[in-house]
Amino acid sequence: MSFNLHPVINNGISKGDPSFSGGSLHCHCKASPVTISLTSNISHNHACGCSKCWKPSGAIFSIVGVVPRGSLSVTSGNEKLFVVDSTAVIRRHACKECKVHLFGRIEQEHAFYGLDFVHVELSEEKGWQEVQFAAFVSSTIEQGLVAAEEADLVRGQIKKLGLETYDALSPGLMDAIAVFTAKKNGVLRESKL
Ligand SMILES: N[C@@H](CCC(=O)N[C@@H](CSCO)C(=O)NCC(=O)O)C(=O)O
Ligand SMILES: [Zn+2]
Ligand SMILES: [Zn+2]
Repeated sequence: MSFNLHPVINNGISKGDPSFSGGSLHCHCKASPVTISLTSNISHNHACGCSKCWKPSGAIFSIVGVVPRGSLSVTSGNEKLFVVDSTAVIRRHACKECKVHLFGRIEQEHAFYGLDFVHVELSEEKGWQEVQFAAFVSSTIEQGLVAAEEADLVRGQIKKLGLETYDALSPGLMDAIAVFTAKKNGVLRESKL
């Protein structure tokens, strides 16, 4: 049994080009698409199983990476964008016609403030950073996309692609969030290493 994880990774991971420096992304509208331009490659590109990140139809994961917000500009169709959930930490801006998410932006104090979340499958260019890991795998159960008994099969399929799986973000990103919280609380411990 194989799951439709996401068309970009179902048949293996193709490496990006570390010297690639950006391109343009567009929504699915045939007429007057919303387009955005990125002046840098993405980082922390990952498969996300959470309920909030945009997934193409039939896929159980989203593929999402980040860019500095200063690298992103809306180049057309700005008037078609709406914020999907304005109470979410990541304010996802989607096209009101095709519902594709163009970018997610954080507007509050947060470890990831300054980074925008984007889906580079919306670009025709090649060279974007490849997928690094899978996050929020168990969230696919919450949405009824995967049976609880199937979750380990999904993890196995992802591991075969050479990716690690997590039920939150990767340890590096979770540590970055924790460091931010510890600093805020004035308790960040200095390393004795
Ligand atoms: N089980 C929940 C988890 C949602 C969640 O926490 N998502 C993460 C990752 S999104 C990109 O990797 C998150 O940081 N969300 C903040 C936000 O969406 O504003 C679910 O599935 O809904
Ligand atoms: Zn659209
Ligand atoms: Zn997500």
